Amino acid sequence: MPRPFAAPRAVVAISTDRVEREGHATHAGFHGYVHAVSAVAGALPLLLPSDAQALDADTLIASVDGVLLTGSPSNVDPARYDAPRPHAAMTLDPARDAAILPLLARLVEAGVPLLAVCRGFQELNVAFGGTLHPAVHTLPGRLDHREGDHDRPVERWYDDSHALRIVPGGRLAQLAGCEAVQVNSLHHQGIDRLGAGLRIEAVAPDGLVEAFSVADAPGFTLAVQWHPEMRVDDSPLARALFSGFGQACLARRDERLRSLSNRTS
Ligand SMILES: N[C@@H](CCC(=O)NCCCC(=O)O)C(=O)O
Repeated sequence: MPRPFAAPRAVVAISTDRVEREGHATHAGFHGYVHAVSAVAGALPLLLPSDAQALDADTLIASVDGVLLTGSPSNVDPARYDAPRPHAAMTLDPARDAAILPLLARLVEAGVPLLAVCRGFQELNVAFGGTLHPAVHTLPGRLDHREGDHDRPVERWYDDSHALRIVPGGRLAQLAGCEAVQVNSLHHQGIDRLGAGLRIEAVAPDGLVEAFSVADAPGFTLAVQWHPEMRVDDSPLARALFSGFGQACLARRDERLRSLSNRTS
């Protein structure tokens, strides 16, 4: 029996991966994102298909109260930032790139709250003109940011992996209420060049950018390289991120419903 809700909740669109299932094109996403949006952000999660023909920025801006860009084993195509593909086996998702990347600047400019996680963090950096390094662990002085031995049980993949230094005075510092914390890490790629107008919010001990926001965005924007969605049941930082995102989405919902009622009165 679904939980009764007193008022309409905010609506958050969650990005998906275009994958094949039994030979058919499928739009898929990890449950952790749905759980975090519903249970902590308090919003109604809707899945956003990775289909450029199905999506348009104007309708999203008018209809949703927030967008969550999810992680994925797939990678942003290096051609999107004029880089060569490091190896033929690199997992790509051109349908997701084509659907999501063209929307991001418009959504940010319109003040739609945006939370970007892992691949989503990398997408937002590329959408603002930044670039990625495909294999951070091969760089001198960098940590190995991958999830490690896959023999580990999957429920251990999202355990804390490295420290994080949060830059004082930013949105993440305000949400976290501290300047040092531990986070998980499940990524091969990392920021090489930070996109234009992006503000660093946190770095790893090896200096890799782990969080940023859009400096002059009218609304909530936060991009994180780690996975808070899988830790909302035990990590205060993860809960603070999704609660803050949820508050921003609620404010957007109120603004959206107000403007709708003004137009119809
Ligand atoms: N493939 C990219 C991004 C890594 C990423 O999003 N990992 C998460 C995978 C599963 C999940 O969403 O929990 C890279 O390797 O850098």
